[in-house]
Amino acid sequence: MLKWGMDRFEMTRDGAIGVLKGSLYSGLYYISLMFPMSLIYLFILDVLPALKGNVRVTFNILTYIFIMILSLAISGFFYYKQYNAVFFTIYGESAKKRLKLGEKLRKLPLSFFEQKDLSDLTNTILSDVNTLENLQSHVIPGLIGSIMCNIVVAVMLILWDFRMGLAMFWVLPVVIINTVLSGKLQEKYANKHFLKKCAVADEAQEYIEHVSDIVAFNREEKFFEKYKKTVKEEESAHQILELVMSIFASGGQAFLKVGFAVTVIVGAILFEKGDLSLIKFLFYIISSARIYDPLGMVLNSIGYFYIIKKPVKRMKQIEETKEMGGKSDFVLENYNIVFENVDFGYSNEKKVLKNLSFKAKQGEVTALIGPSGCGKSTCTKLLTRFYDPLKGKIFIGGKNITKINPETLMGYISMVFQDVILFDNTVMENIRLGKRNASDVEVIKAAKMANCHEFIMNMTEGYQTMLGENGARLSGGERLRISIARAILKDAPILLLDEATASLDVENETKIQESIAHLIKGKTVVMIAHRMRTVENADHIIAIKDGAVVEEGSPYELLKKEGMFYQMLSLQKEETGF
Ligand SMILES: Nc1ncnc2c1ncn2[C@@H]1O[C@H](COP(=O)(O)OP(=O)(O)OP(=O)(O)O)[C@@H](O)[C@H]1O
Repeated sequence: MLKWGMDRFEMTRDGAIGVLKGSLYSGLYYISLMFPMSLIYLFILDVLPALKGNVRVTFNILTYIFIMILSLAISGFFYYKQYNAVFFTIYGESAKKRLKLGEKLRKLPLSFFEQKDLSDLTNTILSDVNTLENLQSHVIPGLIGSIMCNIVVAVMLILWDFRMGLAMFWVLPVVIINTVLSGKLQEKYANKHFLKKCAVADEAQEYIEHVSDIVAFNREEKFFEKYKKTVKEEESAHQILELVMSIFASGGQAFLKVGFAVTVIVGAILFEKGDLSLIKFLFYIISSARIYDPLGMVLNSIGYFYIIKKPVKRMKQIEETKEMGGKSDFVLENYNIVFENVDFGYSNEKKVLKNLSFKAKQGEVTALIGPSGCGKSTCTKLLTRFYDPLKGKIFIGGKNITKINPETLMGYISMVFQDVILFDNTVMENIRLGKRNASDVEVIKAAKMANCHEFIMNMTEGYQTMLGENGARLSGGERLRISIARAILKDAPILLLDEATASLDVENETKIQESIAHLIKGKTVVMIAHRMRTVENADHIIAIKDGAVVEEGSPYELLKKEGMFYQMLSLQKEETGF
């Protein structure tokens, strides 16, 4: 039972024990709510002689008060216990689940994120965990508790008078069958609504991310038309789901009401025949009015069981995705990089790298050149273990990188790419990202070497200036120099460089070239090159076409060969006049 609950509702062992305990206390709490019935029973006993004849009624008020206080105390005690067991455990459980999912996401290969979008993952961590939390805290303990209470009370009342007991409780199996049979239908509409909800989140996220492009291209109206349509579809999917759920919930409630009516009719017939005492008759009527309440309340939220199926599946999918393995304790002989017969594709249909082999030596600048889409960036993604090769091996310092833990591997690599990610924090902290425990003096030194110091000092609060979301206040060249400062601070032995100066003005380009010169000293540099002019200073060139190496050598050797490099260089010289 514990294992089943853990698996089905994504709970830890402690969480499942908490819910089980809470359910037990919840059952005891519901049973304790029946205690005031004894007051009614007492009252009937007291007034019955008066109903039969002209007898004066005497009440023992103290007994009534005592029973009342005792009932309240017992109910209060069990309520407190169930609250403690369920809510504290489950809220802790949700926090743990969010952390666990976050921790897991950190270790997953990048390929996982390419199949999912950001809003989908955010929904899983926030909204799905919330839905699960509601189910675990509000529905499961209440349901188990009310079933427990009904079973105990049913057994007692059937034993006391099985005819009246059956009249009261025949509805329970019918309500359970109604709920189970409606499950598939409720699940179907819950899934439909879930997909629409995800679509709304996707589009809202897309809009927020690309608002400037959408406005720049005058697409707001078009975008909003589409968004409005998706929101409308979500709204009607939600309405249909609520309708289906309430039809079955109120169906269940209606059956419970029929149970009450049947108890009255059966009791009246038996009483009329003289087979049932008045006191029993009244007691069963009053009990049946009360006993269904907890179950009725749970029926209203039973739909959660169906709503939760899809989110639980999504969480499991994240948790069961294989992490990238590898050790963190190893020795690298040097920082030479070797690609050995590497095959790779983002999908099964298309291979991007085909039997690709090359070497990038320590202390040298190795430039990857080739037409757009030939696989240059893919090489760097494999080198950083965003993906692993399908075939072949990649070595750093004689070590196959698939045997190195990706986080540890990243400790040896700095990257300076065009799309620099900046955080909504101070300039100082954004640069410090390169080396967690760097002092302010070290950060400023790196910033000076990366030609950042001057523009940072021109900002209102210097290094303490907040950069805004994704560094919205900085120009392209400034962002790039911050990224170079980070890499200088990190001082990793391997540097992956996207020849990022292509889109910059002359002043920015000169400053960036100077900063890069600081950065690459003595490192193994792999540079993705777009402009052949900058490649002329590289030590070694690897020319790639359709995912395979077509020629390699020093710039001088390749120029003499008059192959691909020569042709690309001539073409660019013709186009740009350099
Ligand atoms: N995440 C991805 N999913 C699917 N295909 C991808 C992905 N990234 C790249 N590709 C495809 O892989 C091929 C190689 O892409 P890659 O980015 O490595 O080329 P590139 O040589 O760096 O190109 P460019 O010079 O234009 O940046 C291209 O056909 C590209 O469309």
